[in-house]
Amino acid sequence: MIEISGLAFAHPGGGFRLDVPELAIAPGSRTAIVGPSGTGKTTLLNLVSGILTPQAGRISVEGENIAALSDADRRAFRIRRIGFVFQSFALVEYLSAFENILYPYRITGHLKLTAEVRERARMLAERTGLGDKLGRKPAALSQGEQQRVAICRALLASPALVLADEATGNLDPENKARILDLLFEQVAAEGATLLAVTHDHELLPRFDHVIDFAAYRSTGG
Ligand SMILES: Nc1ncnc2c1ncn2[C@@H]1O[C@H](COP(=O)(O)OP(=O)(O)OP(=O)(O)O)[C@@H](O)[C@H]1O
Repeated sequence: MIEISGLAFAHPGGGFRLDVPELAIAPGSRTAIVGPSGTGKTTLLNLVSGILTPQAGRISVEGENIAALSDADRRAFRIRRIGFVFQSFALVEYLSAFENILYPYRITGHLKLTAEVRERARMLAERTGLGDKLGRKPAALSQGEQQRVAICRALLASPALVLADEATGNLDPENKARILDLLFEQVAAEGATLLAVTHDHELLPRFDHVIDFAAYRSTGG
């Protein structure tokens, strides 16, 4: 599903450099990424999703070298094939929870908003306990509720690859288990692949693989 080779990335401002010589993530697998703060875990998810592009190397997702695609093609690929739960949620403040879940369908011609999609959005919201809060704007939702809106949005288009950056970080134990169940069920039902950054070591036994990210850091680049 994901094959990385010779990846080198540095932020334009300098100071931080990420080198990943080889990394392979099997289709349908559930992989957790752990590692100290600032080691580049979010940077890797941004590279895999094509939000960032590397200075060198190959990042193949479903056989497509996304590092070599044009900006427009990379964006289209991301919208169609990847669901991303951002650490900061990235919700649109003037839209309701329901409209936020549907947002990817609003901003692109690559996805078609149908009655079935709306129904699926409602189903995901029900399953994450948001059913009675769909009319609220993000400011009127708790952090954990905003997190759940972000998760519903990421899963709505049945992505082949789900990237989750601290997806359970703001949740209480009950909701944490519920969200993880949903993420795992989703990837199992769709045959999707899950790559999740987490600081929550209690959750690690639920994953097939754990990557410790400290190994990929190099400084001074
Ligand atoms: N836009 C940017 N410009 C320059 N440096 C950046 C930028 N964004 C992040 N960095 C730096 O890159 C490094 C890696 O950041 P990243 O967010 O990938 O770490 P992380 O492992 O996900 O951390 P955390 O666990 O705290 O979320 C950090 O040192 C950070 O300060």
